[in-house]
Amino acid sequence: MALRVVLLGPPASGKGTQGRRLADSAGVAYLSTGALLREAVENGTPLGLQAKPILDEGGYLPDDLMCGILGEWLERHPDGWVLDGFPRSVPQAVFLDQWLEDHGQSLDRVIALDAPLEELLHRILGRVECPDCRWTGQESQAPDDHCPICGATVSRREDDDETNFRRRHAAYTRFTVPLLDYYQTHGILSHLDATASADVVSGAIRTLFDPTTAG
Ligand SMILES: Nc1ncnc2c1ncn2[C@@H]1O[C@H](COP(=O)(O)OP(=O)(O)O)[C@@H](O)[C@H]1O
Repeated sequence: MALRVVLLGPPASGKGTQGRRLADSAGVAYLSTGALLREAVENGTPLGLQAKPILDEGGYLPDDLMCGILGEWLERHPDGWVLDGFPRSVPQAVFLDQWLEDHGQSLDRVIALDAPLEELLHRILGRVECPDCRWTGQESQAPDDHCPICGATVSRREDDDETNFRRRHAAYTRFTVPLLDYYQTHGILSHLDATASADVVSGAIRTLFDPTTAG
């Protein structure tokens, strides 16, 4: 089935971990817009040069730019996806709805991963990312700094310091939290407690798509 899911949640709420797991189990594509931008920065592409100062400051890229990137990506992935990091604002959500309507597609579910700021800050300070496969997790999950998925050497993200995290969290509150109301009114939003372990959250997500438990 061509599952189409959007994950919402503040920085370090587990969107990357859960997004990959859900995409793998459903056999659909996974996109992290943050990982896409960090790769562009590392490769020094024109997009990366534009994104770098914004990522360094913990702000959001312009909606028009992100909608252009997404439009191209969605064209290449007609058979379903899990989106982590898009939409991140109401204009981006309006763009996505219009794009889906124009292409005869629809969104199955929006999952909001909820966690308090203190828990997120704690996670951010112990978080590492793989430069090759973009796996993200805690340092304790990467023995001897090796990625558990591909074995490359992991490192902290440049933007994972407390000041940058607090700015990203503020941007999330200002631009992304209004999306919760937007999707609530569309009747496709599910809130999950993201303070539980990754496996418990994955189980809760599976339950959302399990026809035997669907009400
Ligand atoms: N849809 C988007 N619109 C604007 N900026 C974005 C978008 N997606 C990613 N970004 C930029 O990439 C950064 C990193 O995103 P991400 O990896 O999802 O990190 P996190 O969720 O941990 O903050 C964001 O803080 C923002 O600057």
